[in-house]
Amino acid sequence: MAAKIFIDGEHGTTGLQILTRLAGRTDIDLLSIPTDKRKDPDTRAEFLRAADIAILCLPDAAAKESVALAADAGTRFIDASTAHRTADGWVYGFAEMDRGQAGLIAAAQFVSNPGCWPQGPIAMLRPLIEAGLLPADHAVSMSGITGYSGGGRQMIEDYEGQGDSAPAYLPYGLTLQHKHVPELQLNARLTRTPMMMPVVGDFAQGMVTMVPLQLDRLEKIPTGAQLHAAIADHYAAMPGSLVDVAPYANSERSPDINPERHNNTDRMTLHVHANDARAQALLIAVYDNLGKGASGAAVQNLKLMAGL
Ligand SMILES: NC(=O)C1=CN([C@@H]2O[C@H](COP(=O)(O)OP(=O)(O)OC[C@H]3O[C@@H](n4cnc5c(N)ncnc54)[C@H](OP(=O)(O)O)[C@@H]3O)[C@@H](O)[C@H]2O)C=CC1
Ligand SMILES: CC(=O)N[C@@H](CCC(=O)OP(=O)(O)O)C(=O)O
Repeated sequence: MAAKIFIDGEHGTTGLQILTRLAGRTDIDLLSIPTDKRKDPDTRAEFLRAADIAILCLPDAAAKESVALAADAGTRFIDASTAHRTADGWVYGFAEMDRGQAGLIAAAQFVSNPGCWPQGPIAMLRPLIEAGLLPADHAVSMSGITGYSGGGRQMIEDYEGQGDSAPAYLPYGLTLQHKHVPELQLNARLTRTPMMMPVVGDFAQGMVTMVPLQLDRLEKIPTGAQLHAAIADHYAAMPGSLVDVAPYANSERSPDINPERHNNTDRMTLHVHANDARAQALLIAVYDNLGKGASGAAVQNLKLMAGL
């Protein structure tokens, strides 16, 4: 029998993108809530409890409410919000992060989809820490730029309403308390709190995340080629990986490092650049905030959980 899937928040940015990705599939039974009832807890409870798997594309508080409404009915959840990313009993839904992760996702009742910002840095840092090339207590910072759809319907309306007067480049998270820091620290396996310097740009979707590494104080300084090999080996061994690693090349710039490069796909490409003489490296990830950064990862997790 086809798995019953309900997208709570199907009319929002992430929900609509998931619907597009699932269109035409005959191996699932998509339950759809009437638009005027989408915020009615009783109707949501009915749909959530009837579903085998519910995908939550909601603000954090509403996502917590959905879980409370149906967890006891055995409904399995994929939560796209920030609410459960470091919560006990929840599996982090980044399938390529670790060799065993896809299996954990497939067997879980509760899966939390990763945040868009931490995914790139986790994808690059975790294999280096696991390989012993970077100590877990390294002082890590990350920056990057995302399209404004990362802020959901409200931010899309704000940017599109401003027209030409929208800021081209807007740093934010200036209190250094970005909500993605805890999941970044936990899943990259860092023992010190990383710094995040996010920027939103005047383009709709796509993102680049960057992690600069000062390696000169390390006891054993890895070369750029060694960093690249550790990351490339990690993903080469990952079946069904949506993450690929660009060849190691020390070019001054690359047309591939473009936030919009992977738009409307679920892919992520990782780049390693380095200057060995200066003991410095720069890790860069390119992906779509709405693809691998949100809906693509949700669908990847759904396929694992439903055995599609
Ligand atoms: N956009 C992105 O790139 C990413 C988003 N996420 C996360 O995914 C989740 C959804 O984000 P996004 O799609 O961007 O947000 P949107 O604001 O675009 O969509 C949220 C949807 O949830 C609906 N909603 C709000 N409150 C309730 C409620 N109490 N009950 C039922 N429905 C409700 C909204 O309706 P209405 O509009 O009428 O209020 C809207 O349809 C968020 O937690 C977000 O942080 C995660 C990764 C990336
Ligand atoms: C541009 C913008 O505002 N982006 C959002 C992140 C979007 C995302 O990953 O969402 P979660 O809330 O589910 O973690 C932010 O930085 O808060």
